Amino acid sequence: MDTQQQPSFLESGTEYEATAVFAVRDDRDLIASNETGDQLLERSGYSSQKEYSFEKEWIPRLCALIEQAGDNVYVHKENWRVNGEESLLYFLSVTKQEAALKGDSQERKLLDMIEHTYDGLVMVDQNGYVQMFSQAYADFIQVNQAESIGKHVTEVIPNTRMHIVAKSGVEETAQLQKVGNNYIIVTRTPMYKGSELVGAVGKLLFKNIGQFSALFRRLNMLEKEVRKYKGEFRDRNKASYSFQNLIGNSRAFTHVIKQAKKAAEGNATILLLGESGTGKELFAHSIHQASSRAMGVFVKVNCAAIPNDLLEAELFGYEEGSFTGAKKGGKLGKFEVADGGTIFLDEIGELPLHMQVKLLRVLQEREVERVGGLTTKPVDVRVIAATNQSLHSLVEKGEFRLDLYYRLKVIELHIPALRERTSDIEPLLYFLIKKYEAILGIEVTGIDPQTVQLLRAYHFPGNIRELENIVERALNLMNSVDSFTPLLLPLEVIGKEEEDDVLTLAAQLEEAEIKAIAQCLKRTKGNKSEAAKLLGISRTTFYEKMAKHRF
Ligand SMILES: Nc1ncnc2c1ncn2[C@@H]1O[C@H](COP(=O)(O)OP(=O)(O)OP(=O)(O)O)[C@@H](O)[C@H]1O
Repeated sequence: MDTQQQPSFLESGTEYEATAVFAVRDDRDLIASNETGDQLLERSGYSSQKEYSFEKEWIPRLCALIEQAGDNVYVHKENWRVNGEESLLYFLSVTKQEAALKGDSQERKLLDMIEHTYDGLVMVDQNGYVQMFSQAYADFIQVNQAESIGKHVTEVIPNTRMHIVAKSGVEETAQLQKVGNNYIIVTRTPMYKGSELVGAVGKLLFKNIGQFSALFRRLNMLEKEVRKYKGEFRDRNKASYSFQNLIGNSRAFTHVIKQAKKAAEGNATILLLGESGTGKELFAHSIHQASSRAMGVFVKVNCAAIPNDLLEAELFGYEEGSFTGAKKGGKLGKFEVADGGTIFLDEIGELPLHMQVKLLRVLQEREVERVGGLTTKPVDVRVIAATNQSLHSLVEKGEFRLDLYYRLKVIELHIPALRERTSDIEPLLYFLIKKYEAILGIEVTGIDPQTVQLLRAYHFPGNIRELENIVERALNLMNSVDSFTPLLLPLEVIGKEEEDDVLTLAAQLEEAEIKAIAQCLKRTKGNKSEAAKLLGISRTTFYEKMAKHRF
């Protein structure tokens, strides 16, 4: 080789560790190479002894080999006269940078990272020649990693489509690929330098279809569960009624509807007052639906139905391990669940004093602290509270905090009792008959005027809930096509003494229970804790019995 001439790129002054030189005739046949060049050829599996065609893929393959070792390679072509003949010389110049020598070059780090963080990774150039190939991938398909570099990917990975993706630029995600008797799952992503397609990267996602199927099954199962819980959560925490569902045209009723609609526009805490069964819960739903929080959740909490020692955790949640039996991962409290929506605190008069203090703090600070928690969490919740008791009397008796009372009654709405709006009885009656006709599959042909008269004269201690019970009972006693006569009304509405029919013992006990509950509620003016005490039963049992008899 005629080497008097110094290759022009060396004039720049860069210190090259080694320069492999290949002299190529007609841009194809290798006619000579220096010692470094020979070594490189040998490492890439070619003998330097014989003359052979300089196939295009050798250069990238040689470069990849050098770069794998953590060195930089510089490819330079120049026309030289070799043995008196015009030849093209390839100079593959290898430099070791300072950082590379210390073993912490960015590229090295990147390669190490790829090697250690990915199970299987392959990179090809635009012609499908392997540029990078992780050891794990090589081990998995049982080929030699170093020997694979520079080869066409089809010679290395069976049934691959990497070379196609490197040409088409179209990504292939989670594709099945047969390797031996097995199927693997791979993803092939085109690689761009700016807008130029320069190759593709392949990732081995799963080493067998079993692994993938297990994951797929698990994902499917989880998805189903999430769908189920989402549905349940939404069903359980949504407002089911709006103002259109509230029946009644009386002046008293339309007045309070107007007030409630106005209140719905703001964010202030609302206190709903009214006897049992007047529709306080319906109002709470409707206010939420008409408010700007309608897209958020509506969470109902019956303060009387939750045992005292669980109330705090139920309302404010708890941290993992905060008490024996606490769920792993802790639990969200109702206030956190209601974040962005409305919380309806029913039977607020039954809230024990120690909880009243905590509720007051939430209303003032707008943040909650979980049981066993060390920090507080801000919540954006509108509070609607309701009670059928006189909070004022409870305050006087020292059973309700005055400061909380004032915090709650920012807007106070009184829902009138049914006896105070008798003109609503008829429309409600029609509405309820329709409802139970559909449920029971019965056709009510007419309503006896005396039935309406008796109902209007009745004092309805249980309000609309009681009217609903009366209608349901009547339709249950009717023939499939029948008229609503006074005979279908209960004795207390007709105002007659009980008849002498002998009832079964079970029925008599049931009636006695109903009477006892009603009496105690009357005596305690709706205070359920006191009513339960009078009857000598727990508040929870009392609640169960009330629910059973639909009080
Ligand atoms: N205006 C109304 N139109 C139609 N149905 C009503 C109306 N008001 C109440 N109801 C019905 O009456 C029943 C009792 O209503 P709701 O539970 O809202 O009363 P409440 O005042 O919250 O009772 P409690 O104080 O016992 O919790 C429900 O079945 C409800 O659907």
